[in-house]
Amino acid sequence: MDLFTHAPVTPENLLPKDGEVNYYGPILSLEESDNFLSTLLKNIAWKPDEAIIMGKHIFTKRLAAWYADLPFKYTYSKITRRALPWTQDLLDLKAIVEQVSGEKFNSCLLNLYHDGSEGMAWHSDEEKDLKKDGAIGSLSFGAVRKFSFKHKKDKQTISLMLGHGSLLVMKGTTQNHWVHRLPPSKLVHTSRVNLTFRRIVSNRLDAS
Ligand SMILES: O=C(O)CCC(=O)C(=O)O
Ligand SMILES: [Fe+2]
Repeated sequence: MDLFTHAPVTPENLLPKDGEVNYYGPILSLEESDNFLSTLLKNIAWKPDEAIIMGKHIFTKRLAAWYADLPFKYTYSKITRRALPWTQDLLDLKAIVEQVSGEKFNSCLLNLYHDGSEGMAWHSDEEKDLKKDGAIGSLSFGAVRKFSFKHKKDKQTISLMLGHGSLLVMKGTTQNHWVHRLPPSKLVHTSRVNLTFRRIVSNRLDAS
């Protein structure tokens, strides 16, 4: 057996400082990626995302969903959500992402962007319910979209394209020092589904 074939290889860090972001590129075949895209579109309990912004209750065109090991509560943008139990697709994808990244996850936030008019504004994923400095595994299906990081202090920006069936891992102090976004694009006319596998801290779990 060729020892090197199975050696885990972590791609180089895309960030020049203050965190670690690794882009693995496609980790599934085109056929597997196409199949996951169509079953996720069908089987996930997609709903508009909600936020309270300056006292106003906002609903997004982008759809979202939240799955986890237990019916955890998870709060962001002042809205508390309750996780749904894993689907078989999500368990299969979680196992693949865990194997490739060498990390463990207990939850997944999904987003569906119908076309390039929908995106996600600058933010970092450091809500109090998330494990501090925990890894986030971001798996993308469908339309290829640009994804950007911006340093919170010096505003240095790093961008890359996230392909169909690709994995991006953010870890270490990335969320402390960088914000990220999915910019809108007039050039994209097809849907994209993104899954961010995360780790919710167990002593903050509330399954009641
Ligand atoms: O759609 C993406 O690639 C990123 C989504 C994201 O940043 C998030 O869910 O926190
Ligand atoms: Fe994010």
